[in-house]
Amino acid sequence: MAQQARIIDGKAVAAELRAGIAREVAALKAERGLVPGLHVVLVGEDPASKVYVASKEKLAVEVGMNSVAHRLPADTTEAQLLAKLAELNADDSVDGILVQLPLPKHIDTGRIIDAIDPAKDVDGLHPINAGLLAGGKNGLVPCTPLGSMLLLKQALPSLSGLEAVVIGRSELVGRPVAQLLLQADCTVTIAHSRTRDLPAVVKRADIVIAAVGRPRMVKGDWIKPGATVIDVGINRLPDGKLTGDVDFAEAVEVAGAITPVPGGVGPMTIACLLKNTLTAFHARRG
Ligand SMILES: NC(=O)C1=CN([C@@H]2O[C@H](COP(=O)(O)OP(=O)(O)OC[C@H]3O[C@@H](n4cnc5c(N)ncnc54)[C@H](OP(=O)(O)O)[C@@H]3O)[C@@H](O)[C@H]2O)C=CC1
Ligand SMILES: Nc1nc(=O)c2c([nH]1)NC[C@@H]1CN(c3ccc(C(=O)N[C@@H](CCC(=O)O)C(=O)O)cc3)C=[N+]21
Repeated sequence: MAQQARIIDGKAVAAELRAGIAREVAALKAERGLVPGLHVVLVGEDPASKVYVASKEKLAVEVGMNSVAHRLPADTTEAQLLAKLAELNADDSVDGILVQLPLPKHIDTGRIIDAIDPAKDVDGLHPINAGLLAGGKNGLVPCTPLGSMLLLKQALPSLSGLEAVVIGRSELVGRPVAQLLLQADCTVTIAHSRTRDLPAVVKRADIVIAAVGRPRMVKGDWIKPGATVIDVGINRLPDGKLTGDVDFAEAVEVAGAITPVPGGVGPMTIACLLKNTLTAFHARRG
């Protein structure tokens, strides 16, 4: 039986990261009487979004932050949402603003993201933050890409010169994580739905980041023996079971290290949201 892949424990790494954040927030409160504020805006009743917003709210309170969830009805107009954002932008006690995606169809997502103060954009989606990242400069980085890189560094001491293949090119995951891999001196390939012979492309990779949204799409024989696999996918099967974009049972026999779903990138996304809120706090309030 081949050596099984090391399971990268996102739950444990996320808990460690949150513990460090809690210590830092406690010190801020004790020494400066200040508390970082994270505001999450949810429009409508999307069940998955309600779960994520609830866990973001719970974990932000757990680390001692001021955490407010603004739950707006599905028929909220774009103007009403813009007004809410203007209010949060102007409120000095608000350090981080996240608008849970996806938004209802009648609202223009781009216009909403553009309306968030880039200094409070803890999702890192604002064009200014995306532009800073593309230029290799410091800005707020999207949470899932940040969490994926932290897990990657758990498995690989150095990424320099390694071949990385990112499957998916979304603004939330694929594109930003490709930028972070480039900054870590990987040779980066970004694959997508038009890529020809995807298995052959993935086979070249020392590092595979799967961010597609198709359950168990990446098969074991697509993976180079010993490669590190970061599975960002969160797919709910008809029976309610959660599975990633990678066929975990097959991949674990071939990969050198792999993240599980659940228990991998997901918890890191929330921990990095809290980390981004602290980063925004310090950038804004010293
Ligand atoms: N764990 C976490 O915290 C998070 C998990 N996710 C999960 O990650 C996954 C991706 O999310 P997100 O990036 O927002 O997804 P999007 O739906 O925005 O993007 C999907 C990407 O996958 C590509 N794609 C679709 N089908 C194929 C295919 N057959 N072969 C190769 N590429 C394909 C698309 O290509 P094209 O551009 O050509 O259409 C697109 O670039 C989802 O499962 C989502 O739930 C997302 C955010 C956070
Ligand atoms: N503006 C915005 N920013 C986001 O970062 C964002 C978003 N919108 N929309 C939806 C996606 C998805 N997302 C997840 C967060 C946590 C888990 C998570 O904690 N998952 C647990 C399982 C939770 C469960 O059991 O359902 C795990 O993977 O272990 C998953 C997915 C953030 N997203």
